[in-house]
Amino acid sequence: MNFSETIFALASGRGRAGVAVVRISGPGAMAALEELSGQSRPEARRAVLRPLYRSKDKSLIDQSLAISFPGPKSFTGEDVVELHLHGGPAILAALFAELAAFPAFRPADPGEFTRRAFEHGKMDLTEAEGLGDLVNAETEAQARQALRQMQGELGRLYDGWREQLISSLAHLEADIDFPDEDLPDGVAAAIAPKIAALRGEIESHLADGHRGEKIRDGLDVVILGQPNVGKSSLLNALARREAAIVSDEAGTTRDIIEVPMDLAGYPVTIVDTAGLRDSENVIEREGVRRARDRAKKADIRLFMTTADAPDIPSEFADLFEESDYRLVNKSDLATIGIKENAKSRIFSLSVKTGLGVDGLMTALEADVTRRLDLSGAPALTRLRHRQALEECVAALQRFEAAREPELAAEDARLAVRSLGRITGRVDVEDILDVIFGDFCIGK
Ligand SMILES: Nc1nc2c(ncn2[C@@H]2O[C@H](COP(=O)(O)OP(=O)(O)OP(=O)(O)O)[C@@H](O)[C@H]2O)c(=O)[nH]1
Ligand SMILES: [K+]
Ligand SMILES: [Mg+2]
Repeated sequence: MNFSETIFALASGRGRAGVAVVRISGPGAMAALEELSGQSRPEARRAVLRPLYRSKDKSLIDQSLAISFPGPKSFTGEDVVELHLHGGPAILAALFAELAAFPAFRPADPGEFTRRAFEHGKMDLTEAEGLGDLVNAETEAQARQALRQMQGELGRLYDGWREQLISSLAHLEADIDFPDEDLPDGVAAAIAPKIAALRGEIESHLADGHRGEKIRDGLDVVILGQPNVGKSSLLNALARREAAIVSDEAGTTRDIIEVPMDLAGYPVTIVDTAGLRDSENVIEREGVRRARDRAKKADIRLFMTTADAPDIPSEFADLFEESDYRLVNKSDLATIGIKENAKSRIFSLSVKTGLGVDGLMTALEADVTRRLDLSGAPALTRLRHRQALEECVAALQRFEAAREPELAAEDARLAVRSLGRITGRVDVEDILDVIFGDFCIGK
């Protein structure tokens, strides 16, 4: 990482805008503002008017509002200048041309401002990831979870576990250094219960049903059933738009159709599938294969039948489980031969008249809210964290089984290291490109 370079980027959204914010970070930031404006640098953290001029003919680029944040009290920990300009493409192009011409200035890479903040100790890796999630959050739950992580909730949890382990390890080192001395039954035995308790805590954090990861990715709600029962009609009713083709021809839908939605503040993807039946048509067969495949990965499954034949047909009874929803559609055409029961998740519908659709929606909202409830302890949010915690648990299990103090100490060290990699307390150079490469430019 080369901190002698000054980086700049548009920090606000692309395209025409009332105001655009350009961020500049690095050793040349203040001098650049002085040079562009022909005035001395403004007082720290005060918004001031600064007209900016082209270097070659001193013509005005734009009237800007400038704020300086001298390091280390800035987002990146370096000298930072923020310029608020009129958000026109020509103005931005002119400013970027001027900035790029300064020696050791260049456009920022994706996530580079946040990466510099991490490298200068302004935030740990989980906080940086939380910031990335916050920028990408589309639902209220995603934003709330991201904000909690950005404020250090997860980082504190993982660092706390790491500190507990380190203090246990320190006792163990004493054991190794004085192997011949009379340590009663070995210190390793004394710390074993603490290690077991910590491992239990990490294991229960891991066994959270992927709640935090699903808040980021959304729950999959998959609609399944025979051709023509009204699956695509339901998708359109839930999405409130014509996302899928509806027709009275059996076998209309062949591909998987996904509609992202916000249910009670939580992200879900409603998935429409091909009608399940044996078909001679290769394309339809592929559609059915995809539908079955998707059914197996679903978080919530809605099995649709119709009022004249409400039972789950034998062709796909293998997919059906007690916890799945049963939707009996076309109640406008026939009296339902089955009793509606929200508890056992049987819903009578007429997608055509709209009857029962709101009730289903309310039940789904309650279900999703229960599954993804945010009120409790912070949840694991990423595979990267999950893998590190699994490594940690495995190392602790080996530690507990080890006979030799030296081997035990090595496993304890590995466990500490796995935890340290989550927050970035130990060498993580190898994963930084991946983590920050996910960010957009200007963050
Ligand atoms: N009477 C009545 N007709 C309905 C109802 N829901 C859907 N339909 C009709 O049933 C036919 C099939 O609807 P679709 O939504 O295409 O059914 P599908 O399950 O997606 O069918 P495939 O994609 O072929 O598997 C259409 O003509 C719809 O208008 C309903 O509640 N009552
Ligand atoms: K159809
Ligand atoms: Mg369909």
